Amino acid sequence: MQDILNDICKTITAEPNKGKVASYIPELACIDPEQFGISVALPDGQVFNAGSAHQLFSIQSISKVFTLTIALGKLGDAIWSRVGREPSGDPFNSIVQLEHEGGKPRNPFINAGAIAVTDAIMMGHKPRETLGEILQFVRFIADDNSIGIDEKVAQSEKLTGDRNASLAHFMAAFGNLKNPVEQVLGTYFHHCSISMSCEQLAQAGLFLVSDGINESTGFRVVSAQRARRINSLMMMCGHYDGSGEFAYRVGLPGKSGVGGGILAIAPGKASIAVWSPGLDSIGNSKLGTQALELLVQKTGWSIFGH
Ligand SMILES: NC(=O)CC[C@H](N)C(=O)O
Repeated sequence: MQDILNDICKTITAEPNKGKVASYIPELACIDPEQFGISVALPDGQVFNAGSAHQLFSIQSISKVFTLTIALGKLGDAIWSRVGREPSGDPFNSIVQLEHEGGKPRNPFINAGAIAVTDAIMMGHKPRETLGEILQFVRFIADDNSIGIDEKVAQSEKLTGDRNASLAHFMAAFGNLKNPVEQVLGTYFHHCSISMSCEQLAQAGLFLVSDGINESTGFRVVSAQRARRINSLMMMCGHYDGSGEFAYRVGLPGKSGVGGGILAIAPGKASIAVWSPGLDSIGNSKLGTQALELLVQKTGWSIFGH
């Protein structure tokens, strides 16, 4: 495995076209696109790293997997009255479907869906309490208490957050937001601004590899049925309107973020995190996707076979 990761790292770092770093969040616009990290965590506790696997980066929309998991724990199937389970076929920050579909976002991974999920898990609590809960959950699944939030990124998102504010107000107008818009957005921006390394992220994904149990710590996080369902949502919706392309090229449940990270799950085999800040036109990590494509070619880990 170490040789495979070293090879991938060599190929990826030699790629001349790195994609474009997200510029709509000013704090992310100044990240060096030359960086690359990959980490593979196995259920038996082994972890393999290559490149800048210990460098912290903004996990952005990858946090939506964790907030969905918390929401399912708190509300169970009731969450599905607030948000759907279908791919959107539209960009992550699109507003058009919301009007046609009565303020119910297509899925929990587009921005509108994640904002509704954030509202649902607040359940009348203060943003600080909800954020504490999210952070505690992420630290628990990654088995790492050092994980924190980058306040500068959160403030930067808030400053340029008109689009997310529009989505939130639009949903509020349909009655699909229960807490004050400002508070929901503040909580959303902060969980998107959690900083993690590839290694921490790969560890955090382990519960989705082994039917809901993080085998390296021995803790059950969710039921087997819930883990399977979260994986299916990541497969169908985790890369927005690029989810079909990701399934075609990589064939794993995956969740991307505009910080350039991707968490991918090979059920029964491994949790994988990659990071390359340059994005493709859809907002998914360009070289991160390429690295995962190489990894499944070399390991046969795609859920669709070799
Ligand atoms: N795709 C993403 O990672 C988007 C998340 C980002 N925080 C936003 O709201 O725009």
